Amino acid sequence: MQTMQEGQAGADAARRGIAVSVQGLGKSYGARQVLRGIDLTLAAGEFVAVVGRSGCGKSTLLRLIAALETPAAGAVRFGDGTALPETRVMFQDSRLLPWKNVADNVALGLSRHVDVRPVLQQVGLEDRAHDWPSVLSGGQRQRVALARALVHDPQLLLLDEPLGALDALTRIEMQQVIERLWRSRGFTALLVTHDVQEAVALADRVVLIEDGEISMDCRIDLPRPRSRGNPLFAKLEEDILSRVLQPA
Ligand SMILES: Nc1ncnc2c1ncn2[C@@H]1O[C@H](COP(=O)(O)OP(=O)(O)OP(=O)(O)O)[C@@H](O)[C@H]1O
Repeated sequence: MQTMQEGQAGADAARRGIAVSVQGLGKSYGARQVLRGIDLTLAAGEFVAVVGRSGCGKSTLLRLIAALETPAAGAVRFGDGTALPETRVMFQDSRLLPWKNVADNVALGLSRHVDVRPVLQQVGLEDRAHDWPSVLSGGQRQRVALARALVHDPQLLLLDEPLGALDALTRIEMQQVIERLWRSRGFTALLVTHDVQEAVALADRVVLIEDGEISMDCRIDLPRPRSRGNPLFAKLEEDILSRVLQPA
């Protein structure tokens, strides 16, 4: 049963995320066309995962949405198109500065003083604020990277294989942290992953890129938080995986 507090959080959350509309997006590197005619819409606050074989263009799509690359064709539009959203990107590598402690890494790029203790507490690192990145585990470093993104209260969080280097257990723990914070904060999320199970665990929709185009867009109608033991979970995972592996 939903409590009133959770209902209110849900209402606030729905206001934070921003809709994303990708229209006719194309990208080439030299003579190699990586993406063509990509149409994709993310509703405000929606969690969408992008899967596909290595080299199919998942990260390129994410970088185009992040404006880290320029498209050869098409456009990306946010919300009503009047302003650029607060967007943050999290990569596989935490990209922490080794000469700054955890709190200073999280505060990096903030134009005003912000108390980073609440966000550190949200990622479970409240007691590590003064530690150097070198003494943290890979999972803890990714928690710092997540805190560094969230301290900006993003409307759009782009996740490029953020858990790709973690062991299986740490990975599941981090998926739970990301899902919990996405649900409470309500940002729109786009996750690039090669892990179909991760996509089914987290996403409202799983999108497959093949031959530079979107070849599948599958809604995941499972209650949250999701249990990997649920037969419907296993069936969806198997169906999507066999679709990904289907010979072109
Ligand atoms: N800066 C670049 N210059 C030239 N080619 C590039 C560049 N970036 C990506 N590519 C090429 O574009 C294609 C798509 O790359 P991209 O990184 O988007 O794939 P991906 O699906 O994310 O792969 P992976 O799952 O292995 O990370 C690949 O063939 C890659 O070699």
